[in-house]
Amino acid sequence: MPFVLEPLTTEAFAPFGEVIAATESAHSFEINGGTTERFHDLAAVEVDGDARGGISIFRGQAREFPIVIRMLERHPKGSQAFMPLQGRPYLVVVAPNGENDAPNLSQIRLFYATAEQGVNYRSGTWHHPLLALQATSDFLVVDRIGEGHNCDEFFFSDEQVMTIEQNLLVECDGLE
Ligand SMILES: NC(=O)N[C@@H](O)C(=O)O
Ligand code: NI
Repeated sequence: MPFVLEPLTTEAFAPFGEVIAATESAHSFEINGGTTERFHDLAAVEVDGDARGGISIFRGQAREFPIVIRMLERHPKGSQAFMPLQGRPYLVVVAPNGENDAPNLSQIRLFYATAEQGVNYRSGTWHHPLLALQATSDFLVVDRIGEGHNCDEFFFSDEQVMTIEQNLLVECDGLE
């Protein structure tokens, strides 16, 4: 089953987490004497037990097309948020959990994230590791810092492996 490239919207991404974006529909209010607009509480940082939230920067290398998707991962103990820092789009691949506590690959989704959109993967959301595009790109990352295992990986069988072709994005560029 080939990928269908979807625009990243709050509604479409809701089963997987939140979209982090300063949009008209986001809840915002003026602070700092009216000099700043706060786009408030756009996503929930989830951590377990004694763990804490941490802020990191991921410097992702641009993926070469065709991009081969041969695994997904999830973080059962905490959320993970990515916010692009350098004005470039990126790709988001997610899937709902399925039987045997594995991703349901028949429901795998591919989203095109603009440079103005971040994503926050809810705890346990199956997702592909960072898929930067065009050039090496920095992302601000907020996720769980703590002890213990927090990264389940699921590797696809040969038959399940999927590819993302560049022409898919050509159709999508208008989404920016
Ligand atoms: N492993 C790691 O910290 N990165 C992944 O979780 C990812 O989603 O990119
Ligand atoms: Ni991750």
